[in-house]
Amino acid sequence: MSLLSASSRRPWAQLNLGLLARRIPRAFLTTAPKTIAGFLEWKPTDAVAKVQVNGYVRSVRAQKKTHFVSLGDGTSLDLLQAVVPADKAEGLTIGAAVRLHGSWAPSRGRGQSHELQVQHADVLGPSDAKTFPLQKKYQTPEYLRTMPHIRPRIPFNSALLRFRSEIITSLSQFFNNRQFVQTHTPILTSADCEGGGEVFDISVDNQSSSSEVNGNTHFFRRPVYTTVSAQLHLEALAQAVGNVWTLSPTFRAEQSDTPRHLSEFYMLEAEMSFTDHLESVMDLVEDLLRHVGTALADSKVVHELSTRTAEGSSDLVSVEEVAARWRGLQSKSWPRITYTEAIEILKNSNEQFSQKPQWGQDLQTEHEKFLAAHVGKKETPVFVTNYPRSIKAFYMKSNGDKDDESALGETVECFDLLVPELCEIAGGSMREHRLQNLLQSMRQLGMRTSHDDAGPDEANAATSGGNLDWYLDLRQWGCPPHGGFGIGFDRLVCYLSGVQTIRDTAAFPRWHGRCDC
Ligand SMILES: NC(=O)C[C@H](N)C(=O)O
Repeated sequence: MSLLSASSRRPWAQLNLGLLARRIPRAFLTTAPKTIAGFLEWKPTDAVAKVQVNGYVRSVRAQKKTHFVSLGDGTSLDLLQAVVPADKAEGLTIGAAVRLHGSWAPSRGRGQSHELQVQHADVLGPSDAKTFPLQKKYQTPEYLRTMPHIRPRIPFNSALLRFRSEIITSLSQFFNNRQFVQTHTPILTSADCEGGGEVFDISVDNQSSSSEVNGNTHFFRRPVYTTVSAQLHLEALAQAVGNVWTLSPTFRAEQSDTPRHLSEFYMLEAEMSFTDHLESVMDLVEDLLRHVGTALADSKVVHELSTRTAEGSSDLVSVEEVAARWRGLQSKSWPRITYTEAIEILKNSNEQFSQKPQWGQDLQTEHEKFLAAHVGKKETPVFVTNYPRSIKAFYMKSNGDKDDESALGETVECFDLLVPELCEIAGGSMREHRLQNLLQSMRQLGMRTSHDDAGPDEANAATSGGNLDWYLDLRQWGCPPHGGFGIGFDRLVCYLSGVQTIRDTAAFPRWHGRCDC
């Protein structure tokens, strides 16, 4: 005999069967579409009974006998029209999560070929219409940015989320086809990859959770930051398994208040082992973006995004401009000019720049915009290569005197990829794989390591690169020539969708002074 009582063996026996009965779904046609996008494409000539549709009420037009309910579920920009008898419409308020049962039938009204003639409505998640923040009226993008947890429900923003997901699928395919290994790199790091001091220091001075070492109460016993780039760790992984890539969050404590900067953003980064030339890294970027452009050109969500211009919850560039960008991505080859040539082009132009272009100084946004418009003719992206060493990161390989490997040249083997409006969308370089050259480059930038007599600069860790000893180790034991790149993923989504600010392509944007939820 079982030691369990009848009711504990059958816990459901204790349930209130009345409640259970109400949850039993009505018989419905299981072959009907599962999403609203599916319904909108389904155009039977006669009414089909016993269908059910899940979705959220986006708007209600109540007439005496009938309520017209627009239903969305994020799978389509267009909404489904549900025609509900007034006595069955209780709880169908804007924002509510509902399951509607009825017939899918050719519509007598204008504006849609078919509609749902509702026989029964289940309100699964009620919504208070008076306080629901997304009322059916124009709301400014800035107002919508104050509620990032609700904003994705706007059909345009849902489309952006789907678009982002499709881009990730297509670039995964690309890397898979080329046998790149997808990897995960850490978010917490003891190094500052770009050496720019724009790290968020998250060392926790918490007496109860840290251990004291030499009077130091950091949780990790050393300064730790959120990563600014996965590159250094990718280099380590590339030395293990060959070509690698990752798409991961990166963080920059920049105070830039622009449509192109966020404090937290996704970066798509790749690193190639046994690669001798910068050209191969640029080829990879070009092939990758061309693949995305070609693979997605006919996708439904691209069509949806390109047919909406001013209707979105964000400021958008014109449809023609977005179309030109897509054509440009698929075009044969993109211009490649050196930084020195770029400075000459800028100097010889008649443009009145607020900051004069000068060799040795970084290109300003106005310069990059000019180059994207005139060299790329607003159609193709433009590579600018070989920047001065003094304005680039410590890890970039020097264009040194080829006969004397230890002499560092004035420029580095690097590139920025510029596109109209958004300017730099990607950056990459050959990495300095020769230990002595790397140390020399770091010293010239004022960075100290354990290879120096004075040892690492603990006091100024955040501005001198943090702990890079492990990175130098990589140069001691079998470091082949290698190179890689990073693409600002949120900027790429902007470029391809025509959305003008990455505050709208990132679902939960964080920037200086703003981290709303
Ligand atoms: N992986 C890369 O080359 C990106 C580079 N570290 C950057 O942050 O710009």
